[in-house]
Amino acid sequence: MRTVTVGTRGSTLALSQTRWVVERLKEQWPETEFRIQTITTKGDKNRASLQSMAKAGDKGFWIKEIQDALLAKSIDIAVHSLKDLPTEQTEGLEIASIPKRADARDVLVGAEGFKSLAALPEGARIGTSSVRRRAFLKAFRPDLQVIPVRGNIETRMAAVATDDYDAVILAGAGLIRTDQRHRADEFVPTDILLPAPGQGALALEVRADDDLIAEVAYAINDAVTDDRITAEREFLAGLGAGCLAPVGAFATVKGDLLTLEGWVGAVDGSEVIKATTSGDASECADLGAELAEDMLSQGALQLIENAREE
Ligand SMILES: NCc1[nH]cc(CCC(=O)O)c1CC(=O)O
Repeated sequence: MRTVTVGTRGSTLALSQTRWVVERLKEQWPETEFRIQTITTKGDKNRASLQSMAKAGDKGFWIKEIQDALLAKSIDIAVHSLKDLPTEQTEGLEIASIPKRADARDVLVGAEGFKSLAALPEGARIGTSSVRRRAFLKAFRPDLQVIPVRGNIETRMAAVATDDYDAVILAGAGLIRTDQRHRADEFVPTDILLPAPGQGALALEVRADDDLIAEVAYAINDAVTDDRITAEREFLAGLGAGCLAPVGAFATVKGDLLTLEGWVGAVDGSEVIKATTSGDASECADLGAELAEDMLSQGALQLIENAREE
């Protein structure tokens, strides 16, 4: 078969996870040639204004240019962090494959003496720019100071070495996929910080009419991850929310039983609505939609709208 071009952003994390994907694809398709092409996105160019772009409804700032390259056929497969991918599918494209998820939990990386969330001293300064992490952190420990920190993994880890932060919170998968798991001081339990929908998972996106490429990508699909992610994303879509909302979702599967937990928080931590549902994993999409409805009836929409206005 012809050479398959795999497109991704150029950050250390994006490249590491794309190399991981290409290794898995090569195991399945040893005769096929794969090459990696990096693409700069609006999010890479203009990190400071992420929240303002989100407000303008511009959800695809990490992925638009990559999707354009797919449609223009300059790449064949796009590798995205699933949590950055809007829940609405882009016309002409489809997610062909969701490989096995890494650990979905957030991690704490702390300075000396700041090594676990529960043990942080009163008033500790925690770096994160995620409204989800802010909301849940403040709900857990109102005394904590949550301070914005922007940038890629390297920049955010470096913040811990400065005097401005005592610790930062990151997606554990980002450290795992860049061979830095050892730098995580704590994998934060999901009963303190519920992960973002899709956190730790990747999506392989292809042109909807390219069956051959879809087959290549699907060879590394992981059925259990696929069910978990489907439930989490249907929940997010059902709330009408995106990746910048104060929303957590975490699905687990035991045998055929899928359990989905959802949280929606007030940004100041004054309130967190929590709900759980479970059922047959084959009903993953319905379970997500039902949980969203349940939480909307408990007032989740107001919390999401309040966060948008912040
Ligand atoms: N929003 C940026 C982003 N998108 C995906 C990851 C990490 C890897 C993943 O969740 O798959 C990160 C960084 C972070 O949240 O710390």
